[in-house]
Amino acid sequence: MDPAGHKYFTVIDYVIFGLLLVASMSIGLYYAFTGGRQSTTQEFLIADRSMKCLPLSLSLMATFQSAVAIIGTPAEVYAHGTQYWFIGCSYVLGLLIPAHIFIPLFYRLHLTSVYQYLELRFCKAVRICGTVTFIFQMVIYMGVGIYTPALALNAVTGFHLWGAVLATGLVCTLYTALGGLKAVVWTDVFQTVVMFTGQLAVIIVGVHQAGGLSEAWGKVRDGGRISGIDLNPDPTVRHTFWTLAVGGVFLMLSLYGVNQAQVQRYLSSRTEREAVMSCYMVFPCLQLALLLSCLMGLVMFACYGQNSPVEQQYITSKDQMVLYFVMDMLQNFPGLPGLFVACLFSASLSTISSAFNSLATVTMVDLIKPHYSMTEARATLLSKLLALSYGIICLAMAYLVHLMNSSVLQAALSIFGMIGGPLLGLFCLGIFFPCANSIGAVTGLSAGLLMAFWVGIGGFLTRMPSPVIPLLNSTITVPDVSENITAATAELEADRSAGLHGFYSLSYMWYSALSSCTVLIVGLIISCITGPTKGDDVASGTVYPVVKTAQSYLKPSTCCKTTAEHKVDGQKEMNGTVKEDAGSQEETQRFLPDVELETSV
Ligand SMILES: CC(C)(CO)[C@@H](O)C(=O)NCCC(=O)O
Ligand code: NA
Repeated sequence: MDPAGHKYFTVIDYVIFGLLLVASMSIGLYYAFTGGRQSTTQEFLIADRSMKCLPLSLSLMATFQSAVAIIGTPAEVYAHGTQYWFIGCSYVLGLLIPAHIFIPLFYRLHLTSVYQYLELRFCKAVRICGTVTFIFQMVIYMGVGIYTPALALNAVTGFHLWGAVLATGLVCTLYTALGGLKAVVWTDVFQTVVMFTGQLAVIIVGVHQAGGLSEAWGKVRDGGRISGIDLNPDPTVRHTFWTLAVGGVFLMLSLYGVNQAQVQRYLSSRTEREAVMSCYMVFPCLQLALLLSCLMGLVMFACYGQNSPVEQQYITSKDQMVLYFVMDMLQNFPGLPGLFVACLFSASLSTISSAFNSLATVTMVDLIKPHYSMTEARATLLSKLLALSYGIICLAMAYLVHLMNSSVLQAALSIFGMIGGPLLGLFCLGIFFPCANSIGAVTGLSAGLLMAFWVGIGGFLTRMPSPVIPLLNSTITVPDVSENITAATAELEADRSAGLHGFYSLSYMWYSALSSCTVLIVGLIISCITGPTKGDDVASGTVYPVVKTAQSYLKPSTCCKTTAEHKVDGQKEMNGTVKEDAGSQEETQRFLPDVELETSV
């Protein structure tokens, strides 16, 4: 350690970190020179629709699991206890709904970009609005993703901030631009393994340092870090069971249901069944990731107790804590700090590469291809250049994020809610409401975005840095202290619930639900006013027959059918081939077997 408090890497740490970059790069090069050598957009953007479910599921998890989650979650658990863990409950519905509604619908339409759906269901203008909103979301998120690990590394080890940003940005841009989606998915698989290994190693050594398992458990329990289930219905409380488990479902749907980065993976799958399976397999992967990051927070608490290195002023922000902990506790384990830093950067590389690839896809498929005709070779070259340009934009965004300052986990999840939420609403409007029209869709999307930014920015400006629960937690019996806290909290609550303040203090975990519901409500009202779409005019296969499906499961006559028969029935109905009680809204879908669009990208 030097006088500035920096802890240094040893040679072996540098070697491990370097190996990560070299290995990722090699995977990119491998896919640049094998298979179809990335000579078609079909291969570059959608991996020839040949992926299997195991790599896809790891890649699906890796996409939205960046260094933000790896350092943000433990910091959250250290400061506020394990309440955040309840977000794991939202994974159930948050993955079942995509698996059984969104994936079959998108897969059967044979899309390349999920925004093609919007043109099929509404019109070109809605598609472009959706695409632009998505680009906006991912570009900001990318900035947070690449900057976060570099900043932590810089703060704790003095490693050059922009050196780290540039090195990772360059490597990532290169393997994405050379190897296409295949390289992105397979580097994700490799990086996920590094990620889990790094976390696991630190947790094991951390428990050892804290004096063993029972000692560590005693410390976190006595420190009040094991949170009971908080059933407070108040939507302004940041983390309760409801904000996390119910608000979280909307967040998960916006990410795993309609986000291009994820949908592209489902679409690149060999069969629809494998796409659905991969979505199922994300569940255990996500739970494991959540478990490891929450445990890391608890282990940190077991080691530091109430004396957080932030309070001791070794570091300046909660987000630097995990890396500080690693460098501080694992000094005598050469290689472990390097492994953890590799874990951190793995998490971010896998996120940024997915972002580059999905951004290149939508820019090509939704914005360029429909307007300019070009040869396949030229389109492929252009797609690669696009991936490269987004790499440069990402570096610029990192600089912008550098100028902001906020808890990274909350910042990332707020972006998902504020921009991803309205997009979720837009897709749900099209899928579940056959009467919705294009004017309703565009107005709804704008209203949802406005609502999200109003509450998001209002909240950001009025909220003092989120009130940190004093480290002396409720389970500790210091009566006068907890009384004071209760009084202060009550005052704060009273302040909050008044008028606009009440609105602004809405928990960020509800942003996604609020903005997607706004899109639905405004979209439906405007559609009704301007003349709802008639059932006959809705393109086949673009709406999900909610009533019909529910009926098919409830109909007594189907009870004695085998499950297999049942499934066939459900599929027929989704394709609109079964026409029993004519007149119901779903019946109006016409039967168009294989919808062939200009999707042959
Ligand atoms: C998006 C979820 C909630 C999905 O588990 C999680 O991976 C997470 O908290 N991500 C934070 C954002 C990030 O890691 O970039
Ligand atoms: Na990632």
